[in-house]
Amino acid sequence: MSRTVIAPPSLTAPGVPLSPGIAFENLVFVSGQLPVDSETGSFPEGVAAQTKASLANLKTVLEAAGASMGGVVKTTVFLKDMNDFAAMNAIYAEAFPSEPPARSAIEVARLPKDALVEIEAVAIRTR
Ligand SMILES: CC(=[NH2+])C(=O)[O-]
Repeated sequence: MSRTVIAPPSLTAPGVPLSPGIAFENLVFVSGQLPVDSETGSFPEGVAAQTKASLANLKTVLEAAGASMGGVVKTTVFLKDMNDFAAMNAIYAEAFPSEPPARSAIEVARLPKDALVEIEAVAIRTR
């Protein structure tokens, strides 16, 4: 039984000691995805755009591992400010339109690079 590092080249390299994802058997563990826009390499403005970017990066890691958003069983959403909860949920609901995964959403004092949001996930893969 061995684990596989998932590091899609299209994802901006995290530059810190983590693997974007680790696949183990039929599970994929996705590191907290910061809202780095893969085209600009920087964070977009505002929590809605940042949530969208974090989810896009999550999807990139999942797909590189042979999984999909539909295979996500659990997420954790880290917010810099719980006042952003509704704005985050509006975007998050678009990514998981039905039978969304189990989730925890928590406010934290600070996120890496002063992001407004970071999202991690565990998923089941089909290949
Ligand atoms: C960037 C990140 N998620 C970490 O843990 O450093």
